[in-house]
Amino acid sequence: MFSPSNGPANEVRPNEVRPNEEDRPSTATSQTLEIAIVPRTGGWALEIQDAAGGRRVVLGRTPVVVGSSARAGIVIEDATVSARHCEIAVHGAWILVRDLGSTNGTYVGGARIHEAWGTEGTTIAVGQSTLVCVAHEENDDDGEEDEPLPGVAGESRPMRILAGQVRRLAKLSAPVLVNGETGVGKELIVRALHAEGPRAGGPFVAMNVSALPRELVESELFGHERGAFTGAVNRRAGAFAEAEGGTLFLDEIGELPIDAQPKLLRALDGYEVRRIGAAGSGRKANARVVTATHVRLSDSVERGAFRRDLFHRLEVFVVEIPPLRERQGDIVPIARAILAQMEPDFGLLEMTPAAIGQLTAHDWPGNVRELRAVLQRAADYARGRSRLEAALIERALRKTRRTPVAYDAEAARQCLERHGGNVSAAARAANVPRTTFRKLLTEGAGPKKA
Ligand SMILES: Nc1ncnc2c1ncn2[C@@H]1O[C@H](COP(=O)(O)OP(=O)(O)OP(=O)(O)O)[C@@H](O)[C@H]1O
Repeated sequence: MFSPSNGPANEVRPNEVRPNEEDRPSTATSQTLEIAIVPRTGGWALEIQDAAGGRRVVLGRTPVVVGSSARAGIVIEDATVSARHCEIAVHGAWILVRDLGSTNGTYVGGARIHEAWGTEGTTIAVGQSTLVCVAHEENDDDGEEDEPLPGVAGESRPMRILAGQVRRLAKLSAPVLVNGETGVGKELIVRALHAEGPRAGGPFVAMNVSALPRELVESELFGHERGAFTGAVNRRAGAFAEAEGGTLFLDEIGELPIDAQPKLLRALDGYEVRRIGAAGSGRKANARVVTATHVRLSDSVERGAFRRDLFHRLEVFVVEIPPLRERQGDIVPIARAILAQMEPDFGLLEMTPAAIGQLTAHDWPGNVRELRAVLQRAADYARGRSRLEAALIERALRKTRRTPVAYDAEAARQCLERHGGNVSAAARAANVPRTTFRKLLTEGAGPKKA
């Protein structure tokens, strides 16, 4: 944690250098880390996740006590939180978190702390609950929040805004493009788009474009007549026809072969589309098309791999799902939802406060899919115990093959900021040794793909 030697300054000036004392290396070979902080003009808020659900509390100028007592400034609904658990004070660009002698400890960046500095994105874990420090501007309104979508765990502000967007778009029949890193929950959101709209009673057909041989994509989409090409032994209706009256989800749309793209455009424009090998006029498609991609489709357009006209047709409404590391308050609720799904195999597992600290400190480059894999592995290690201890999570995290993510200097710097300037915690979250992490900060040479 960041510990300024002369006490906190009320404001941090641009480019002011602040050493990280706790991380200051003890060996002669290590260097002192320097970070430049840009001062914030707005204030801070906490995204809180406890038994009462998710909510946002704006931090004022005076220190506030967090605890389970009704007299605490921020009341946490959680039996594992002490009456007066910790105190949080705002100091300009930083917040100071102080444990008040709690029974189960206060965790910042995965480590149990007595006192620690945090900043934007810092997660404070108390008992079974989490508090994420987020920037708060007075006119902080970038969308209407709504109740969480059924089956989609997580009540962070980004997810509540996303829920509002999904419910609005569900009523329309125009195409929607869903963007997000791999494992972030794109299919889950597309299913919610279907379930929340008037087509919910109709079919939901999902097709992963990248999983099909290129020469078969067109016939899978639009169908074929018997004998239309070698191997076309039977007539096939195609995904568009199967999704009639419902939703057609085309995952990894960026992989759609360029020669199949005009036909998709025609279908979206309401023209009749024929099965391969069919004579006469075809039929108009009546399926709502939702596409998803984990790459920027605009880059594929620039490379000439994706038609610009089709791109503009698909991206009228775009839903962005933020990566898990940008909505840290969702980690624990999603982990609980996954553990509940795993109950038939492993019994209901409860996470210890230290295990929660570990989960919230990790960066989750593989997003929810990685979280699921880690929990499954940890549950297996737990072998019939009812509690998931931090050591089991740590072992599972070490074992989980990292989804290849290139950490450049900027990503490393952001990761460091999220962990309050604590290099050890940031390196743990990025899953690289501390020395490598320091190198990344200065040189930006990312770990090579596995
Ligand atoms: N908010 C959430 N609540 C509960 N489970 C979730 C949530 N988000 C994702 N998951 C689970 O995480 C896994 C990955 O989600 P999903 O398949 O929707 O990701 P994706 O973004 O479509 O991935 P890809 O880009 O690799 O296709 C699934 O098991 C899904 O059920």
